[in-house]
Amino acid sequence: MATPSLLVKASDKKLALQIEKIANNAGYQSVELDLQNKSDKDLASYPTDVFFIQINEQNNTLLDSLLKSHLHFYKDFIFVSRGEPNPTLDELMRQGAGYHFREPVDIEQVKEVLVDFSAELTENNHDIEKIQSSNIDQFGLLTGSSQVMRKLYRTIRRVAGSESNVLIQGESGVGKELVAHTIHSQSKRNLKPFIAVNCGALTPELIDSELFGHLKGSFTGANRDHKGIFEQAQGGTLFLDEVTEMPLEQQVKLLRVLETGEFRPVGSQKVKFADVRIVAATNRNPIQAIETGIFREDLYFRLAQFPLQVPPLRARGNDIIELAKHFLAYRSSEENCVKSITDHALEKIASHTWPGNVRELRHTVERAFILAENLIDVDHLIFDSEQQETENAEGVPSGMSLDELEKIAIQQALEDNQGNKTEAAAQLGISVKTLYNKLEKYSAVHQ
Ligand SMILES: Nc1ncnc2c1ncn2[C@@H]1O[C@H](COP(=O)(O)OP(=O)(O)OP(=O)(O)O)[C@@H](O)[C@H]1O
Repeated sequence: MATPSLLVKASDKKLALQIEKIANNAGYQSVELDLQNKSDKDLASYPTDVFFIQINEQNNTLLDSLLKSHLHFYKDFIFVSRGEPNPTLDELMRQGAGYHFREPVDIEQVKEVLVDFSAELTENNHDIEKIQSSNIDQFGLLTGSSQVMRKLYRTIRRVAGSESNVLIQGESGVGKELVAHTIHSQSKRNLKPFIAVNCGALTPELIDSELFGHLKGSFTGANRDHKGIFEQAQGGTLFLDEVTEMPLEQQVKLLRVLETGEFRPVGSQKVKFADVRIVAATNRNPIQAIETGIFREDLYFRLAQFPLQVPPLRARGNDIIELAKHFLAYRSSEENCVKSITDHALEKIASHTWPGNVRELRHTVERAFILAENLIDVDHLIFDSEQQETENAEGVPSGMSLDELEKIAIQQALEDNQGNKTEAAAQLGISVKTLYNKLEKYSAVHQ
């Protein structure tokens, strides 16, 4: 069973030797002192699990290289410095790189952290061995065994225990909502509600009422009192998805609630107190959103007390294949009908770039499951991007039978409506009964 490795880069020889001794006693498999003074580039791609770095004038550019390399999403860092303000180091800390100790270093504290890292990484390595031959790891609602996902799990564990607001950033379909839900379920608010709202989908006229609630009669159509999401999430976690898409006027109001904890339902004079933890998400780069003027900087700083980056699927290595098998296994057990997949199909899945990330992967596997009789092969794989292109170009994919097209249309309608058959049937322009008959015909009853 592999144990973790540590690279020590410290100009203070005595400190470096102390760290080496502690790490050897804490079960690190290899402890290397950077005596050659590796270049920033070499360090930023160095294959070690944990870095111990003493910051001084000589290695100031190293922090920029580390930040740019995104290595801190995968690896753990312990920095020590004399405590002069350093914005790059602050940014690395904000993004969950690890620990920063001021000099003179309290060696006992560093020891604790090294021991913690070692225990966590050893435990995780043990899981990898077990999982690779059988299943994929799960953490909370998330699935994945790759280094990047393990690093994310550790960060989630750390942040879940705090009360900080969190801003999750990541491409579309990477699992930001699952991350938010996992933070909630691992926090001490887990017995209280988790309320998710898509800020981009709120209608401008109703957004105040959605956020803060309203009293009966406060506007035309307000036939009864309505609790807003702040009240619904009381004591729990409020997940604001696509937060950068919220109109600026409401961003100001949201900021006020975050600052004062107070809000007022539409039509009410009574101020209420919001006891909610905010976890927000965006698939935009928030700094760019600020620069283009659609996202308020002050709100960003309030929300991003703890920024968290969810890696794209293409950075998750073998997880792509394992997730595909995982979704297939789930689908097979839901449908009570086991279907297999060829190596060629798996290779095609592994080499696709997945612009739509895990969501696209799941859709592709589920579509293939419906299309294949028993064995999923390359021809059954329709990627979201290709489907979009074909639909745009010709209206229908070429070489498909009407039955196959019908299956895809049904599957798509069910996905669009989160499995709700009444709404899926309405979208398809058929009765619910006909939909059931067709589902039965294709033995693809959607749960
Ligand atoms: N690590 C994961 N393990 C299992 N399923 C996942 C994982 N990540 C994402 N998914 C699945 O992918 C889909 C998208 O997940 P989610 O809605 O959390 O992504 P998102 O980043 O919030 O998307 P969007 O950018 O559209 O808001 C869901 O069906 C979810 O179940």
